[in-house]
Amino acid sequence: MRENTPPTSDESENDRTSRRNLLGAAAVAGSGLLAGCLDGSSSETEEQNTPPQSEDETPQSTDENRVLIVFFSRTENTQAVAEMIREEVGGELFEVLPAEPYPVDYDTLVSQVDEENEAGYTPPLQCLVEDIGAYDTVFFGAPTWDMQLPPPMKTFLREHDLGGKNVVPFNTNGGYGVGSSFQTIEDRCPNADVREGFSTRGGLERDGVYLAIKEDRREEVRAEVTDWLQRIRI
Ligand SMILES: Cc1cc2nc3c(=O)[nH]c(=O)nc-3n(C[C@H](O)[C@H](O)[C@H](O)COP(=O)(O)O)c2cc1C
Repeated sequence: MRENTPPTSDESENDRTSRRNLLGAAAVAGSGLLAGCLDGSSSETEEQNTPPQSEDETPQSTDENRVLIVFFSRTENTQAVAEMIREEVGGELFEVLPAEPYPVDYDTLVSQVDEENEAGYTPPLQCLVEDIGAYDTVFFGAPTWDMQLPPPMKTFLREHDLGGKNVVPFNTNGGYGVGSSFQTIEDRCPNADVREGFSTRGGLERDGVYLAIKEDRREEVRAEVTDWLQRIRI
């Protein structure tokens, strides 16, 4: 298969839907999300939702260290960690969304991701960060997919120059670790200062476990995140 030719798939358009539909929940409303992709190729950065910082204690990143928290998340475990980071260090959240949503059906998704990885295909994104140069520190979070960085996050790294920035990886996974994800980030950000990453167990969709970072587990992970952030001094 030619590089960047979308693998074909049998399912109908109706079978494809967004992560929010998968979970039946509005996920990121009110989370200070930096969004605004109006077409497939460019982005306008705008505050789409009302950020919570006026009402809560969310710290604001200072002018000297502007923080962007980029994440990709299907079942909201990685998103939960992204939100914790924001609560601790401030900054803006940016959710990576493929222009064409991935299939809801898990087995169909796994086959598609396999094909994409085999082909080196990196799907176009709904939007890009318009002014990546404005940020000094970029947290970069994804679930492990196929023991790798999910294809849309590879697209993000190709489309944005993170050179000269602090890049801080984070990950959730189904219990098998980060695989090659963190190494891929290092390899594809040769001019960045890639910091010690954070990884924790999230869900395991294969076994019907979707959002696992909730309730008591959420508090456990919050403590892990706090320790990690103190250790890396961001
Ligand atoms: C397509 C797919 C592939 C996955 N591959 C792996 C894997 O190789 N290793 C692993 O530990 N977990 C794997 N998982 C589980 C996810 O990494 C885990 O559920 C993660 O917490 C999901 O994060 P999210 O809720 O932010 O989407 C996979 C999940 C999906 C949907």
